[in-house]
Amino acid sequence: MNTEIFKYNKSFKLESGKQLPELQIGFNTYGTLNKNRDNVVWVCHALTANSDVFDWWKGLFGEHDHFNPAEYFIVCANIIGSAYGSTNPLSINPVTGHPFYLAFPQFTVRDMVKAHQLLADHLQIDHIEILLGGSLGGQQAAEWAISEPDRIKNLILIATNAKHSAWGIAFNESQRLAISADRTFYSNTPDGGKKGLKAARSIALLSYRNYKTYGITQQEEKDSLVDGYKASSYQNYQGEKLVNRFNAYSYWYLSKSMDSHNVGRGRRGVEKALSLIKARTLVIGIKSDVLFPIEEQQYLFRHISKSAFAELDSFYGHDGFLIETEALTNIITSFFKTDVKGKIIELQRTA
Ligand SMILES: CC(=O)SCCNC(=O)CCNC(=O)[C@H](O)C(C)(C)COP(=O)(O)OP(=O)(O)OC[C@H]1O[C@@H](n2cnc3c(N)ncnc32)[C@H](O)[C@@H]1OP(=O)(O)O
Ligand SMILES: N[C@@H](CCO)C(=O)O
Repeated sequence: MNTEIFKYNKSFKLESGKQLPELQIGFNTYGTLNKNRDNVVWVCHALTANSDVFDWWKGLFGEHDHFNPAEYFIVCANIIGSAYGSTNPLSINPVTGHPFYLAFPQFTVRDMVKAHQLLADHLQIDHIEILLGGSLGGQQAAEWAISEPDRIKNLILIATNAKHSAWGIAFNESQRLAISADRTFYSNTPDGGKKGLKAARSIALLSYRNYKTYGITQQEEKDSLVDGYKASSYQNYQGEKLVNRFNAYSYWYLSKSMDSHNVGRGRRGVEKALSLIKARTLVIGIKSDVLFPIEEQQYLFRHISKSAFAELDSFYGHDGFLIETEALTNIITSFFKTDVKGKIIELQRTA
């Protein structure tokens, strides 16, 4: 992964009023900015992904995909708190000379966006042709389109919401309970909380998939079985897989930032905030998503003025936004063929 680093050597003020003494953002770019500077596609990534969108969103992003570097200048930046190149709880606090760990200041989705706005300034990107993201990525994209309505021309919000739900917060809290039940989390060491993180990912998976997904992929054929089920092994495997590439401290802070997502905070409410979006917007909801139910995307569609809505019929549930790249390509292609200048068009179900 060819991640570049942007260093902002001043202190970075967070929404809470606390400061990060300095800020580093890891980012990837693909393709070239054209002469008119109007071919920028900016991707906001979700909870545990990274800035290498060609790696985790293959089929939508790639040499031969809809978003390809021959046509677009594609930018994806790692979010604050995540350990794929950006300042995070394992970074060295320049004030103490030691890693932050649990002394990392809590940040919000707005802080993630503010950091990426600094990167866009640094890259001299005044105009983003298409801003998109799913889940926590969509929460960032919505925030950005509200805070800088003139910078964003087209917006694609997938499997996301305007304000994190009580249900979503409860899932996140249960995951944090699992992490904090692992007392090594308080050891402030790089491996602290790993067992807890494994359990947390296993809980999270239940919200990223659904009853039917498990019923088909993890169903036992033998009636004689009384232990050692496939579904158990799958939960363990998925937990281990995350533990091998992530850390409990980043996960803890990122899940808290997701809890605090509310585009209406300080803006006289969610509806007022959404009405500030000027971008031509495509909202995509996944029918089987139990974490960000489709009603949340229908709400976004109703309150963003120049918007279209599409429903994706995925077997995977919430994580369908990462997997159903062919269906997403079809929806996005038809969106750019439709004229949404000032009127609302409801797209046909595309998957
Ligand atoms: C540097 C990096 O690592 S980049 C990080 C990549 N990840 C991201 O960017 C985050 C976004 N991505 C994701 O969340 C996920 O990768 C997704 C949603 C896109 C896909 O999830 P997956 O885990 O691949 O899909 P799925 O739920 O079908 O599980 C398949 C895996 O479970 C394993 N598995 C399936 N059933 C079982 C079982 N009963 N017991 C044990 N393992 C099982 C499969 O062998 C497969 O393993 P593999 O991942 O090693 O190939
Ligand atoms: N599966 C996603 C989270 C769901 O939005 C990730 O690990 O980033």
